Amino acid sequence: MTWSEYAWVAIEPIYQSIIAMPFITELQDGTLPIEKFQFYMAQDSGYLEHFGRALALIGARAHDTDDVLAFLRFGEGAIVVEKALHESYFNDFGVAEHGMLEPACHHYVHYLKSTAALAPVEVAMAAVLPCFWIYKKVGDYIYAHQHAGDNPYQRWIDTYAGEDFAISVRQAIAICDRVAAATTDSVRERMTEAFITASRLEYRFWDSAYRLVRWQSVG
Ligand SMILES: Cc1ncc(CO)c(N)n1
Ligand SMILES: Cc1ncsc1CCO
Repeated sequence: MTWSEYAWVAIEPIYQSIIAMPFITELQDGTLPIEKFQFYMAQDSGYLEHFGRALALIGARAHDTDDVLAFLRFGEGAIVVEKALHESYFNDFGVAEHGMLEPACHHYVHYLKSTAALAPVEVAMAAVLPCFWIYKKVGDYIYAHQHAGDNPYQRWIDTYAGEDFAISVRQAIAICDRVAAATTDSVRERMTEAFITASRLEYRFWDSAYRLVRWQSVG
């Protein structure tokens, strides 16, 4: 069994919970209330910017120059998607600016950035893998199960169910498997832990958007 096969088994229950979430089922049938999508979109714009920076940092720390290139490209891809959000979705869905990072997004991006900066680079690669792989699986799942007809969220679905994204996802999985095979048992275990943690944070990101969870005002 490759590391990625093993790691996916570990998060399968989290993935099953994700595809059963109201955010996902309502996105799929087009009934997700617009305010929840706007909240998600604004947070995801902030997420993608930090995620892009984390990917570039992992690229800078990768041992193999092919992996440096791959992660720099992933980082570029994330920032390009962020800009596309700004130029189209923000207009289409009436989002003004991304505003501040709310708790779930804040927690997730800072987990990714600190892991990218300070953990062994293999662990950092594993921490960002759910961002690729879960989105691909969710995009494909929605694409396969959606009903015919107009869905206001179709373009979102197409982004993650598309072949361009699939190529990046396969590449990220292959890199993780190669570095996992070359490292120690203890680093490999930390890779799996990071993969599970990030998967939980993916769940939280959608759940918090559905519930519109913001910082509580204090004082
Ligand atoms: C929270 C989150 N995770 C992963 C992706 C896919 O890049 C995204 N756009 N947003
Ligand atoms: C994972 C990911 N999400 C949006 S862009 C990107 C990197 C692939 O280009």
